[in-house]
Amino acid sequence: MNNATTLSIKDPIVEVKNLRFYYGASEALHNLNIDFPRRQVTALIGPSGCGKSTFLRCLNRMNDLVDGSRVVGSIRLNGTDIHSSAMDVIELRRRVGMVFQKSNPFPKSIYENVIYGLRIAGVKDRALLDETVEKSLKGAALWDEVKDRLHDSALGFSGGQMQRLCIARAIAVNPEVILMDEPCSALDPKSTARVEELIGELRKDFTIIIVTHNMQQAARVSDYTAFLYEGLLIEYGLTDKIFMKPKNKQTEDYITGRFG
Ligand SMILES: Nc1ncnc2c1ncn2[C@@H]1O[C@H](COP(=O)(O)OP(=O)(O)OP(=O)(O)O)[C@@H](O)[C@H]1O
Repeated sequence: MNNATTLSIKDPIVEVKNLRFYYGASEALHNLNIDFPRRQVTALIGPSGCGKSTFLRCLNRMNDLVDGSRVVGSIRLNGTDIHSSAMDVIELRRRVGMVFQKSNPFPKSIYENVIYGLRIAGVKDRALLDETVEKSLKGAALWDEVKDRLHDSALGFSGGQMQRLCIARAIAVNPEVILMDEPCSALDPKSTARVEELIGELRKDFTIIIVTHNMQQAARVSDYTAFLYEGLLIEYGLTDKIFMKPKNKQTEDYITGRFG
């Protein structure tokens, strides 16, 4: 059964059709069909090993880096197949940014961390770089804390600040979609609350797809929720519906903590 195909999203930003993903001979994702809504937060939930991270990494072709992996099916970003020759993979990763479980700031200053993507793109205009740093740090709710220390190393900050810095770096290149792979799992409750608040702000400008193990977090931050189990998309819908009235018994068992 695949409820996802029955959920119609108007003007989706990402359309996934008949997606299968293989690690060598092993099929990790089985024929996923799901459309992601624009400027909304979608949570991917499911027990460990069900394929959440694999799926997330398909969306900006991070899995291309895994030897022996193979993708079948199509993923469209604003109508263009991300595997077509029309899509440059570097440009794809600019358009579909990523924030990881463990913050990964570079051993550089805060300023250089934020504009890293622009530097790679060869941008030299100082005013534009300054403006991007301020805008991105404000967007990541970090400006007030670091504005007097922009040229200090990013490595001296707290875990929560570093994760917000990684979010600032992700938004600095103006992506269309931001993928977040358990962005709060290494953070304390206070920093988690700040990042969750930030996700609420970011959804005004960006589409966010977030993997989380934390059911309360999925319920708090997301508009839509997709439940995966053993590489299958079991149920997909509005978060309120998935949590209050899931259609599928496996979804219900998972969200009520009966397994996983
Ligand atoms: N690089 C890899 N090579 C081979 N198999 C892999 C690789 N990465 C993941 N897998 C397998 O693919 C399946 C899906 O893993 P994935 O990490 O996507 O699940 P997940 O739902 O994100 O799990 P978790 O919640 O524990 O992070 C698992 O069976 C896993 O063992």
